[in-house]
Amino acid sequence: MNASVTLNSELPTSKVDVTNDHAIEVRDLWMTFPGKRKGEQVHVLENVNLSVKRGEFVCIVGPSGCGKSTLLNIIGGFLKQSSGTAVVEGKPVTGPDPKRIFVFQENGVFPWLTVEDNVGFGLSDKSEKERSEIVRHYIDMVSLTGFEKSYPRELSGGMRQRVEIARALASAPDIIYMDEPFGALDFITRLKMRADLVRIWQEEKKTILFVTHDIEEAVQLADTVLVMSRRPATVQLSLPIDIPRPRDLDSHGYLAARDRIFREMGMSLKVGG
Ligand SMILES: Nc1ncnc2c1ncn2[C@@H]1O[C@H](COP(=O)(O)OP(=O)(O)OP(=O)(O)O)[C@@H](O)[C@H]1O
Repeated sequence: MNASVTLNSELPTSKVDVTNDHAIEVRDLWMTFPGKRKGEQVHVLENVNLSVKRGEFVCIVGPSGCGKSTLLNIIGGFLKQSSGTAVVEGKPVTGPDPKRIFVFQENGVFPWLTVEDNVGFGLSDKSEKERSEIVRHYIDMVSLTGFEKSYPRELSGGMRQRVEIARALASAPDIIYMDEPFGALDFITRLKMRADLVRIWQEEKKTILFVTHDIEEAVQLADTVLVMSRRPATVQLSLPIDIPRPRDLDSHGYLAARDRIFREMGMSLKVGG
């Protein structure tokens, strides 16, 4: 995709603080929700610490209900923590920021807009020419060229997630937060989407913080996998995945990293083990 590299240099880039290479820093973060009964409290996060470098792809895994989405929502500014700090691009998080985009599992695309209007949705400040160049670029990047005039109902689930990823990228975010973005897709589509996301990330070098319950997905995608403990959850392991991409899922390094995380989570790959 040489053409996209050239065009990319003309696309808007977000201003970032280059004095610190950390995009995200979380320190001593605690989160408690009120429980169902009067006076009851649900302790979800306990003393969470993590750092994400600018341009890094970090996956968060952990047991169901441990607080992965809660952590992402605090970092994304949708929830206020009980104590501790979340600092993004050098500033404490006080609320959602349009420079940081969420991609969820559920369909986030607008059903009443075509693919090109969905992708260009956040670009009303651009000239018509700029907007159509950016839209074309990202539609091409997610392999949806030819579907510009289609409506979401005419697309498969995987294609709709591609539209959402293109829309996220088109708005030139500093950071993309992804919460189980492929969770609703079938196995084969998931594999294809993972491979495509790795390619797109290598082209764009955005900071990505990606929540998944799928350990294999995390090891395939991430520079670093953060393993959370059961609730009240903390980061119990930060595992760098130093394997070149695209990753061979039969390689020793891949299998060793995957098994290390399974063991950390107290799981065995052996049936009946
Ligand atoms: N607004 C809320 N009020 C009360 N409790 C909440 C709230 N949001 C989340 N919780 C509780 O916090 C815990 C963590 O939820 P969260 O969705 O963050 O976990 P998760 O690790 O993302 O789960 P999963 O892997 O199943 O998606 C759960 O017990 C949930 O019921």
